[in-house]
Amino acid sequence: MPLVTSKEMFKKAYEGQYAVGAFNVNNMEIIQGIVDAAKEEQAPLILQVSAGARKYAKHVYLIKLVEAALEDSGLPICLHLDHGEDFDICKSCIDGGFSSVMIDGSKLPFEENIALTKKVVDYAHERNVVVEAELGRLAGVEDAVKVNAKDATYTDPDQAVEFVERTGVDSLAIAIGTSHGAYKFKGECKLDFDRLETISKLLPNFPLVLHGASTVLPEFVEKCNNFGGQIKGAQGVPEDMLLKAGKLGVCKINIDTDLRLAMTASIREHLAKNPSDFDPRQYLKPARAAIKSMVQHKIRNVLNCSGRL
Ligand SMILES: O=C(CO)COP(=O)(O)O
Ligand SMILES: O=C[C@H](O)COP(=O)(O)O
Ligand SMILES: [Zn+2]
Ligand SMILES: [Zn+2]
Repeated sequence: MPLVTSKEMFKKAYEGQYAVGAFNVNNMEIIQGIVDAAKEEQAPLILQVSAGARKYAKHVYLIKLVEAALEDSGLPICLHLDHGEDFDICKSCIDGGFSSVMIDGSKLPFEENIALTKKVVDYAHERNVVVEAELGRLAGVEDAVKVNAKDATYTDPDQAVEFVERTGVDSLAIAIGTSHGAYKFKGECKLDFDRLETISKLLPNFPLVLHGASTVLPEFVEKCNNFGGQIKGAQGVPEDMLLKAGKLGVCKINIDTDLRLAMTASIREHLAKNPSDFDPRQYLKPARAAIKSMVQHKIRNVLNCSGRL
């Protein structure tokens, strides 16, 4: 089974009012845990790679691991660049075998974001690769850079329409109050669903993307803290809000932090309970299993995309 784009996945998701999970991958165990979950659930799947992941693991290793996942699972998988910050990284991923890229010009002025996105779209579409762009700016940590809440801006609905028309982009990440990382809200989580509904109505049949969508599952935060971690005041997006977003035109939901927490909680627990272990397989095996079961939970109960292959 070769890589697929997200085009068909998003069409079905839009019509079925559910979302496809886009999970960030950095190494073999993370990829295996996610892919095994998707296979068991017969769910559509996007694996995404950030600039930081490419730096950590190298493009070629990630590509080969995903090729192995395709062969081993037989699943159709979309391989996506997450938060590409310039034309060069998008070109490198398009030329290097990805089926989807994100050009994130969200920190640029509107016209510059349009020009950059259009350039990537033209290059990608000629090569049958799809493109996600971003309009509006999320707070939180992105590629080790912290965007403060005061610099975050919500997506303007009219600008979103103009942006999509002028760039020909395939999907659009919007800002409605989510943020990257484990510390999304102080107090109650508030998302601007009115804004989402307005954008969705103005862009019928067009797939929207929600970044910063981890729930920061309390069981993993507690486990980290119980076994020597210090993750205090972490809070994410409640699951019912994500389900609601899936019914309002959001076809792709990005999850990274919940993978990190599931893996770290499991490793901390294992090493605390088995202090004499030193073979990485002893703690990476349960960590991979923890990722698998967390992703199955997302697919069934949060994304609502189980059995949607
Ligand atoms: O948006 C993300 C990747 O692009 C991940 O968001 P989280 O930090 O909420 O997992
Ligand atoms: O958007 C951010 C993702 O969680 C990727 O994070 P990273 O850039 O640290 O790999
Ligand atoms: Zn961004
Ligand atoms: Zn993101």
